[in-house]
Amino acid sequence: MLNFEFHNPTRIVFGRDTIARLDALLPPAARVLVLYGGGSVRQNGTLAEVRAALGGREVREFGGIEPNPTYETLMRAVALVRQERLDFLLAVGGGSVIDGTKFVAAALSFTGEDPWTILETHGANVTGAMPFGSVLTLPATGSEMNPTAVITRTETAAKLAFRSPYTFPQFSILDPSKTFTLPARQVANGVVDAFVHITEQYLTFPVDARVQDRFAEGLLQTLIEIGPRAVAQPEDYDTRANLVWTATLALNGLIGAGVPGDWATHMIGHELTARFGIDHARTLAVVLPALLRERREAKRGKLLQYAERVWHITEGTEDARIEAAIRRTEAFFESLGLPTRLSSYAVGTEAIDGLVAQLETHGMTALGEQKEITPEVSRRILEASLVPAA
Ligand SMILES: NC(=O)c1ccc[n+]([C@@H]2O[C@H](COP(=O)([O-])OP(=O)(O)OC[C@H]3O[C@@H](n4cnc5c(N)ncnc54)[C@H](O)[C@@H]3O)[C@@H](O)[C@H]2O)c1
Repeated sequence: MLNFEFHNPTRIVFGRDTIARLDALLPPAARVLVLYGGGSVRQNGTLAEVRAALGGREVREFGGIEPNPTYETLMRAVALVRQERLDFLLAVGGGSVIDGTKFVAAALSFTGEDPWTILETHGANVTGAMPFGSVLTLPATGSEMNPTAVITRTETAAKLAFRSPYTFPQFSILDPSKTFTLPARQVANGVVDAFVHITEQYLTFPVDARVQDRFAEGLLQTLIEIGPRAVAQPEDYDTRANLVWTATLALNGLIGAGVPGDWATHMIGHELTARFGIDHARTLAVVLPALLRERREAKRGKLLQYAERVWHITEGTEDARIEAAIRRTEAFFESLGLPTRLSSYAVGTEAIDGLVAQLETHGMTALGEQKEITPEVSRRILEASLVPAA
């Protein structure tokens, strides 16, 4: 097992009717900015519940945070907090709203010239953040219990991540019934996003981290078991409860402690979202299978373990078992309605040069757990993702 430090300060409040707990979770005299997205939380009553739970506190609202939140929009929220002298941020929404709130929190304490450098340094220059909490409405990203945020700058089509010890939410309220109004597409996206968060921390090379491996395998098996039902039966509370908690555990630092991390699928996927606007999870469904085939030698040990323990594939040569596991993964994504080929998005070979150039511009030149995914390897992965499944 690799050396590690694990610290996660986010309080999780889980279950039905837990939004009422906000009153106890926020300081009594907090001056609050509630941040939300395109209005789903207004339509489904979540925002009204939040307002009621905040009691007599001074509250302002900032709506309109986009899926793939933009720097340009978030800087307007920063200005509003300063103008209104607010001192607590409350994100109500999915990963985009929570990520956006992390950026606003960090930018408010930032003393440098240009807050965009928070993204360029991946958070290394963050020295503080305004306190914030979240009310989660979409199980997918794990943002509700991690310190990471992914922010897009529209003018340069750059989608970059940052993380800092200062940007953990103080608390997150996870009421699975608040996910009932999600469109099926977003639920399916969430299942795949969580799935790939787990594979990024599991499908690397063995370091004899038995608990982390078994934890990861349990989370993957849970997603395989409940994913289709979570999509088909929106008001099945127990299925949604399992999905919410699995997605949180997939990326709250626990299964990644003491093991190598890959994250190349995410970094290549971010370029696809920045350039073509493809949903985050859908980029992962396209990149992961091609990446696993390209890296099958470096990942051989863990791919064989994945085949056996997650998909129960025990027959055939090593190569046949690995290929079968990748095919089962593709079939799982496709069964949820997520294509596994870039060609499904009308993106062709002409796009590859630009995508590889973007990876280089963003310093993504030695990706993966072995740092061996050079721009040339990324090119091969993207080219393979264009080829229709055999
Ligand atoms: N912080 C992290 O660790 C992390 C990890 C993975 C991805 N991300 C980032 O998170 C973003 C994606 O977040 P996401 O997948 O949670 O989706 P999202 O927050 O972008 O939301 C997707 C859509 O669902 C709608 N929605 C949300 N809750 C709803 C509800 N209860 N009912 C109806 N509609 C609802 C939103 O309005 C939005 O239109 C991307 O930018 C991605 O890069 C962050």
